Amino acid sequence: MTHLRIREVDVHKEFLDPAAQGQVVDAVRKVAEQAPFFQPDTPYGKPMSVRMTAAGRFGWFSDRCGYRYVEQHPQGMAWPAIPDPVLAIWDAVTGLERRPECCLINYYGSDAKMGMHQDRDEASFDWPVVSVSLGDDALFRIGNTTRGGKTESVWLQSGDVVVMGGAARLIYHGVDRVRDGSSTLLPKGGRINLTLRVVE
Ligand SMILES: O=C(O)CCC(=O)C(=O)O
Ligand SMILES: [Fe+2]
Repeated sequence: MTHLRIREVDVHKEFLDPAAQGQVVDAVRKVAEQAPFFQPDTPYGKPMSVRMTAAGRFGWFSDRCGYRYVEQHPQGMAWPAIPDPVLAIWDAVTGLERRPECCLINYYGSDAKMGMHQDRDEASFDWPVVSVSLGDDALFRIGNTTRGGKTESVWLQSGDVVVMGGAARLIYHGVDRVRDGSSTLLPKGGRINLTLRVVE
């Protein structure tokens, strides 16, 4: 396990060993059986390339009305609980008493990406956002706390955990691309990213 700090963003390389990664993937699969992946629309009306679901009291949702947290899956059910192995990652990496109320689950196929954005739909920015990468490698871009300017990129690999807190909490970030076939963790390929968020 090595640790990088890129513009106040903490990148814990190889935080999860392969066995732990498998345990989290099994837990994510159970969540997705209860709360199937869906493809949200951006507020501009274009579908996102990433497919999503969530666990916890809140899930993140987007459509023409904007971005927001919602207490129900688009099909009407409550989101499943955040799995214990996922909460254990939050505990280990943050050491906080407070726990996240949302685990957003993003699935990236080989053509998916995520544009530069801030995570700013939460009530408070005092809590970190913790991100867990599983499956194929992703080129993660880190910018500034305002849009534009110079950026730095890092390849995130399966088992890496990123923490955006403190001065990095409102930093712009995105995923430029996923390296198809770079991991064998997910039988059908692609990448899963979990982001843990304190919402209220
Ligand atoms: O997939 C990633 O590594 C980042 C995901 C992200 O930024 C988000 O869901 O807000
Ligand atoms: Fe984000």
